[in-house]
Amino acid sequence: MILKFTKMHGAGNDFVVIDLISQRCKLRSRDFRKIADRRFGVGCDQILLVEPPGSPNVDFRYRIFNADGGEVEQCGNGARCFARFVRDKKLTAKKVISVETASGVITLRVRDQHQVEVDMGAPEWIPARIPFNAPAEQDSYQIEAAGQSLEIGAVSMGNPHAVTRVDDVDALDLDSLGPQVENHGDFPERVNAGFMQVISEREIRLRVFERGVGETLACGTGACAAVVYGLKRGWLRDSVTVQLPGGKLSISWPGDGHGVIMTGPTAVVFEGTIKV
Ligand SMILES: N[C@@H](CCC[C@H](N)C(=O)O)C(=O)O
Repeated sequence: MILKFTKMHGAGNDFVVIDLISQRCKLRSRDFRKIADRRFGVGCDQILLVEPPGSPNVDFRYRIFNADGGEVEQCGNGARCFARFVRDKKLTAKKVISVETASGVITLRVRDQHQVEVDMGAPEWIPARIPFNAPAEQDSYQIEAAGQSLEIGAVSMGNPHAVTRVDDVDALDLDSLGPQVENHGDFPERVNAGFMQVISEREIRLRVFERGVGETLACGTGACAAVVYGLKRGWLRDSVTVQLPGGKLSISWPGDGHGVIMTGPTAVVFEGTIKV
C-alpha cells in the first residue's frame, strides 16, 4: 500500500506524521522501523499516527512509535506537531484541541502558525508508576551506570525519565552513558536519560538520550522532566527556557497537582508517499 505522510520537526526532534483518518492502513512494528530508517526509509525519531478518537469528549487519538518500532505513551514535541498537522490538513479548525494518548488526555493550544502550547499533565513521582524500582519516593536516587555513580531524579511525564544534573553537557560521552542509563535494571520499561546543566534559575541546557531512539536534538517530555525536577530541588524558578541542541522550549509548572505547560516551535519539512 502507498501511504501519504508529512515530515515535520519540533526543535529538531523529527517525525513522520501519518493521517489514518483519511487513509486506512494497519501498520506493524517492522513498518515503523522501515519508515524511521534514515537510509532505507524516510528517517525520523518517531512516527506519529493521527486516528479518530475512541471517546466522544476528545478530538483525536494520538499514537507514538519510536524509531525502534515500539509504541510509547507520550511525546511532547510530537504533540505540538500533531496540533499543527491536524489544522494544516483541515481535520479540525479548533485552536484548542484535546487528544487521547496512551497515558491520558492532553490539551494542545495553537498560539500562531508556528508556536503551540501543550498542557502535558501533572508529573508522576511515585516510583511504581514511573515505573522505577525503589522502596519509597525520594527527591533523588543513586544509580550506577558506565562505572559511575549518578544522582538522578526519576519522574514520569506519561513516559519514564531519569534526569541528572551535570556541570557541562558538552563534556558528556552520551554514546556510552546513554544506553547504560536507558537500559538500567531498575527501570523495567527502560527510560529516557536526560542530562541538564543549570545556567541560571530560569535557563538550562539539556541533552536527552531517548529510549528507543538514541540522542535526539530535542525531547519535549525530557525538557518537562528536567524542569520539574529542577524546580523540586530548588535550582529553578517560574518559567524556564530549555536550550536543546535543536532549539529552545519554554516550560512552566505551578507545582504539585498541576499540569506542566510546554511551549515551542513546529515545522513542516516535506510531504511524500511511502510503500509499506
Ligand atoms: N521525543 C519525545 C519523546 C518520545 C518518546 C520517548 N523516546 C520514549 O520512549 O518515551 C518528546 O518530545 O517528548
